[in-house]
Amino acid sequence: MAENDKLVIAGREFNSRLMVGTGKYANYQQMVQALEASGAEIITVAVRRVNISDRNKESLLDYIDTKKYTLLPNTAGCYTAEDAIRTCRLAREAGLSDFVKLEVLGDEKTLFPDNEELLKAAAVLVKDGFTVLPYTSDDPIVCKRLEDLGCAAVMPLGAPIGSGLGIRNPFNIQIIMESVKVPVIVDAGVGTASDAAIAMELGCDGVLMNTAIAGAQNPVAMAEAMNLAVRAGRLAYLSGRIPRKLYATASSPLAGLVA
Ligand SMILES: CC(=O)[C@@H](O)[C@H](O)COP(=O)(O)O
Repeated sequence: MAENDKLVIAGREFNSRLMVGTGKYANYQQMVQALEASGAEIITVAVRRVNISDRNKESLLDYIDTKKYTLLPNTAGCYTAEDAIRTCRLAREAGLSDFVKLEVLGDEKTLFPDNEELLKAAAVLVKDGFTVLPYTSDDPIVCKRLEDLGCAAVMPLGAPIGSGLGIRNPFNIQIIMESVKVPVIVDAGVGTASDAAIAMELGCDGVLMNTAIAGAQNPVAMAEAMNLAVRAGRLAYLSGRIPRKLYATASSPLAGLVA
């Protein structure tokens, strides 16, 4: 069942439904091992962390096997549409990718998305030929608008970036999945493996995370746990869970009972 189950984004097929970030690791070696253990195929990198003006200097990209992973440059740290658009164009000119994770943040305390600026940036970038994966709030209306603009997926937050609170509003995520046809990828707020499994059991197409892995006491082991959780959650979703009931049903059949 799981073998033929691919994640498809803008016509590109992926076996893994887990996407991981590259920030907050103790060192590059630890990051490389965690990426490997996660089984992820899509790796997101903050454009501002890549030395795009001088590729002769040490860069995060020196440590990532770009033949093995699909790079998803992100616009972390951008607070206006203009800034995010410029960042994506710079990334593309530097040969990074035109597959982008669009982040336009509203404030430094919550790091919640500024959806007005996000919609503006998405419209321009889609017209510019980018494949846009926007990080957004868990708002079905905004997700639908992003889809209508031509975004290749929507990435509603589970909880604030780095909070580890898990999926705070599973009902909104469910409505988003009913509202759009593009893949729904929960991005941000995952704290531990069960959060990732819940996202997948809800029927999400994928999960993107960074802090839960990089900030764990053993990031490489946590990356493996996330790999298993995303696969287990997906398999459980495809298998069809039993309905919840208030009262008991005996597990042992009564037929053939010794009188
Ligand atoms: C790496 C990245 O793109 C983050 O901005 C992302 O939203 C992940 O959030 P967490 O660190 O909460 O997993």
